[in-house]
Amino acid sequence: MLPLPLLRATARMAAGGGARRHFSRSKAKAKPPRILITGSLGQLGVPVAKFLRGHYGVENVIMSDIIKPTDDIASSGPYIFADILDFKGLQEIVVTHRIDWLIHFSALLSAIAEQNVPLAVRVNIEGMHNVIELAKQYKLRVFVPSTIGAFGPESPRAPTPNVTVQRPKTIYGVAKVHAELLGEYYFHRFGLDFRCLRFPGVISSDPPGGGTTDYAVAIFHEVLRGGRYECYLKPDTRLPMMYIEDCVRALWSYMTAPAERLRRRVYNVTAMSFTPEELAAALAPHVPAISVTYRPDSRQAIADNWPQILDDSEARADWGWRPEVPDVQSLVQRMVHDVRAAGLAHDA
Ligand SMILES: NC(=O)c1ccc[n+]([C@@H]2O[C@H](COP(=O)([O-])OP(=O)(O)OC[C@H]3O[C@@H](n4cnc5c(N)ncnc54)[C@H](O)[C@@H]3O)[C@@H](O)[C@H]2O)c1
Ligand SMILES: C[C@@H](O)[C@H](N)C(=O)O
Repeated sequence: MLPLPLLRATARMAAGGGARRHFSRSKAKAKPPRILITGSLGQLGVPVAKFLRGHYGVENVIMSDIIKPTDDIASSGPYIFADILDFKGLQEIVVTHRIDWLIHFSALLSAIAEQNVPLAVRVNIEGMHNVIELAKQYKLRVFVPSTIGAFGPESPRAPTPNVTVQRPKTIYGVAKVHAELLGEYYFHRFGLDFRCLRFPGVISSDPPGGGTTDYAVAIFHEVLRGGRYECYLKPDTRLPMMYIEDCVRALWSYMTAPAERLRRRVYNVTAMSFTPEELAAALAPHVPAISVTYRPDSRQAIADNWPQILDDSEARADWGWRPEVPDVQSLVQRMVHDVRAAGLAHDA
């Protein structure tokens, strides 16, 4: 009988040797991550879940929120109730479903948050505390979206660089700066794999959740239905924007980017900037009788403190970010198609 170490070495050689065994293991298909999306019934959550399910398998992407899902969502894959303010409930989900990545979408958006500041403090700030502790405790990769709303009147507005003064004047912006800094701190202090993108206004045919950039979604629905739209921002209010498919791609490319390519944990990303009158002009060929009027409300003051052009050169250089819908004309083409298709699906 051979001594035990010799026996093991012989068995290894018979199996093709240690190095080869290691090689074949590293070539094995990587196990897909198990992903929890919080606040997943909103404008971003639904398309992000759909994309990730297509990529990683339906069962590996768990949607959650505090509202009742539609029949379509309920039958499309795993959906569970999860209140971002309930740490134990979240803990139970992470453990039971063996979660690897957490995508944190629960929030009150800029305009709606100003109408209920105590609730915004709870959901947007306390919710983030739960998310970050959970991610640290269970070693999750965590994605938290930030926004152009994380900048303020003292920030350079055209363009707004990745690192600059950030003194936002909304509770939404204050909560996002808090989230960015907390995430960077947990990364440096505890090695947490925190990833955050500052998105511009995201444009899709799904209803937005009460933000300052919502006009750029509502205008499509209203003018394609009745030819008219009353805009709550002034005609020359320039803001950065992005089509939903670019937003989903940015999130996924960034989440899968190798850590060594990331010089930061918080990046600006954008696709284009336009004003309401430029958007209306680009829509005119599709709706010849279009009529857009302007009646600015309290959202104007929010928009006036936000970037007009976001500088995303660092995301482009570090992990190869590039929008596929880079201008207002191509955005309008996509949106007219999407909104008409959604209307047809709705009428059917
Ligand atoms: N849509 C944009 O233009 C945009 C741009 C930049 C950043 N973001 C960020 O992306 C994230 C998602 O945005 P969205 O547009 O999908 O927002 P949304 O308002 O459409 O969706 C937010 C979701 O959070 C849920 N929610 C609220 N309170 C909750 C709680 N207590 N527990 C769990 N869920 C709760 C809501 O039910 C809702 O479904 C937000 O953090 C937002 O700040 C969005
Ligand atoms: C820009 C973004 O954060 C969101 N659409 C808002 O206007 O609040």
